[in-house]
This record gives sequence, structure tokens and C-alpha cells, in this order.
Amino acid sequence: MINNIALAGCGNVGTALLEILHEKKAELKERYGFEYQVVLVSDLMKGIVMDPNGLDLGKLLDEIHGKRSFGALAQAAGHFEELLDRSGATVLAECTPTNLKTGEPGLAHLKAALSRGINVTTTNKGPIAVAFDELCRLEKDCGAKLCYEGVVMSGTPLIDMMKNGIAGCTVLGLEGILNGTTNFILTKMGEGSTYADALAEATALGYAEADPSGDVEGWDAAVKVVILAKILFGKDVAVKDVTRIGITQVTPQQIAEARRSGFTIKLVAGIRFDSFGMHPYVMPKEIALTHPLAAIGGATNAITVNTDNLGEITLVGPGAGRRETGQALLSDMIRMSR
Ligand SMILES: NC(=O)C1=CN([C@@H]2O[C@H](COP(=O)(O)OP(=O)(O)OC[C@H]3O[C@@H](n4cnc5c(N)ncnc54)[C@H](OP(=O)(O)O)[C@@H]3O)[C@@H](O)[C@H]2O)C=CC1
Ligand SMILES: N[C@@H](CC=O)C(=O)O
Repeated sequence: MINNIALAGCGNVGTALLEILHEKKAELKERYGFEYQVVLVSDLMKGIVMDPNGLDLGKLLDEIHGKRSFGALAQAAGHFEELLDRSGATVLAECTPTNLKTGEPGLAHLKAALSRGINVTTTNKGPIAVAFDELCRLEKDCGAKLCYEGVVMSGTPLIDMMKNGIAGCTVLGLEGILNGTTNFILTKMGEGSTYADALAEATALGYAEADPSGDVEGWDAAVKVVILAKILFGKDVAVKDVTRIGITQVTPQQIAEARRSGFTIKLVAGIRFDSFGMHPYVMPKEIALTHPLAAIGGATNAITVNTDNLGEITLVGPGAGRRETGQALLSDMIRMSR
């Protein structure tokens, strides 16, 4: 069966997905039996292009790379729901900016697709954090699938590991580095960059959120903890209830001082349990240079999950990046097509 892909949000991640699909078309068919055509691309600034028989991806990417718009290509118009219907989409890749309060515009896109029986993959944390139960109900009622591998740790397959790899284990707690931008900034500051230069570089590399205060104030890591609390423990935690301190108060002097004492500063996120219950948190911590987390540099993320049957499992991999996150959408689509 051919996968008719609709894409909402053609920024860093959406464009990278199109690039990977285009580059690997033959390999995807041969290795996974995954055949596709892209039938709809909708982006706020670039516009809307649609062809139910499949867009010419080479041409589309030339336009995006050259002009950062859909340039000369014929543009479509209409409400997103209507475009989904007209395009004949069978799977939606949703990667519009994350809004942690409303989940929009992603939430409306996800609901429109699922209610039509269209499978969905998303990297957008907003809808998953704000409306997880509602989306799961829609998924069930409408016979569609919802995947969201990229919402935590980008293309590093943490969600799949949690849902499938360690099925049967009880998770006793977890801690790690769950935001690529802040880890990149702290790493660069440790090497002598200013905070402003490091943030600008993280933005240019496609790591930071559209509003980077979400990264540096710890909201992004907090929402990832909220999502993990829901998936792992079935607990509803509001983002505002996560103990949250970002990195804006961390100075180069503090980083240098920590290093002289044998420590490094990392923005650490986790969930711990005690007799009072569950405690989700995000905060800068001094980590001994001998600790495995100390070696996690740049936009890399790492998480240690403490389980009953397996003890500690540590997963390390990219936590942000255009192509790395495009990979999350691709792996979800391959999984859903099987
Ligand atoms: N970049 C990364 O490393 C990672 C990103 N994510 C998540 O993936 C999502 C995409 O990230 P990224 O590609 O970096 O973000 P970008 O800001 O680069 O891309 C988002 C795109 O969506 C467009 N857009 C905004 N509103 C709409 C709308 N209503 N309909 C269609 N398009 C819209 C934006 O247009 P405009 O620019 O004009 O607003 C922009 O082109 C975000 O939710 C992010 O949190 C998750 C993991 C890692
Ligand atoms: N801005 C986020 C992107 C991935 O979720 C990060 O830096 O981790």
C-alpha cells in the first residue's frame, strides 16, 4: 500500500523529513516495503502545495532550499480538514511549533486527521502533553494510529523503548538530560562561548524551539517529564507542577568554578518517588566529572531508567536536530505501515 503523506509545518524538522524521504525512496521500499508519495505540505509562511497523485519532491525541495518558500509551485487553498480530504492523505506528519498551553495549532491538526481515520506521527510536544487522553480515545474510536517518538529525545528511540523494549518492567524512577539546546549551551559556555553566542548557534543548528525561552527556562524539559509521567505511570501532571529551574542564571564563572572542583553543570530532568509520591523536576545540577552524564556534550541527550527487572538502563543519543528529528517521524511512519 502506498502511504499518502501530508505534512503540517515545513520548518527545520518538516523539511528534513522531506529530504530524508527523497534521498531514501528506493532504500525505504527495498528494506521496509515502505512506499510513499507526499500529497500535501502545509506551512504558515511558505504556503500550501497539494497533489493527490504525489508532489514532485525534488522540485519542492529545490524551491524550499533556494527561496525558503514554495516559490513558483502552484499553491492550494482551503481549511486544513478540507485539504486532508482532497489530498487523499493516509498519514499526517505534524511538526508545527509547540504550544504548551493550548497544544495549537498541532492539536487541531491531530484531531482532524485521527477523526478521519488518518494515521498521525508528530514531534510536537504540545498536543501530547495537553490532550493525550482525548487523542488516545480518538485513535481508538476512529481506527487510526498515533505515534510520537520524536517528542522526547528526538529520533533516539526512547518512547519505543519505554512502550515495547522494557514492557513488563516496573519503572522505579528516571533521570537524565532531556533538552538538547540547554546542554549545547552549557557545553559551549564551558568551552568559553558566551551564553548569547551559544544560544544563537543552537538556534541556527535547528535545536531551539521557535521561542527559545521554552528551552532555557526549562519548560521544554518539563513537558518531556510530563509526557513520560503519563506514558510510564499513567499520571496526569501539569507542566506548572513540575519543579522547574532553567539555565538563565547559570554563569560562565559558576561553570568554571564547578570544573575546578571536579564537577560540571547540567540541566537535569527526572521523576523520583518517595513516601509522599511522585516528584517530577528540571534543574541545573553539579555533576561529578566521573559521572556518565558529565560526558554528554552538545545537543546529545541521555536518560537512565531504573527498573525492577533490568536494573538501570541508560539510553544516549541525539536530543534535537532537524534530521535527527525527521528520523523520528520516518520511523513512526514505517512502524505504522507494517
Ligand atoms: N528542532 C528539533 O530539534 C526538535 C523539534 N521538535 C518539535 O518539532 C516541531 C517542529 O520543530 P522545528 O521544525 O524545529 O520548528 P520550526 O519553527 O523550524 O518549524 C515549524 C514550522 O511550522 C510552521 N507553522 C506554524 N504554524 C503553522 C500552522 N498553523 N500550519 C502550518 N505550519 C505552521 C512554521 O511557520 P513560521 O515559521 O512561519 O511560524 C514553521 O515553518 C516543534 O513542535 C518542536 O517542538 C521536537 C524534537 C526536536
Ligand atoms: N528544543 C528542543 C528540541 C527537541 O525537543 C531541545 O533542544 O531539546
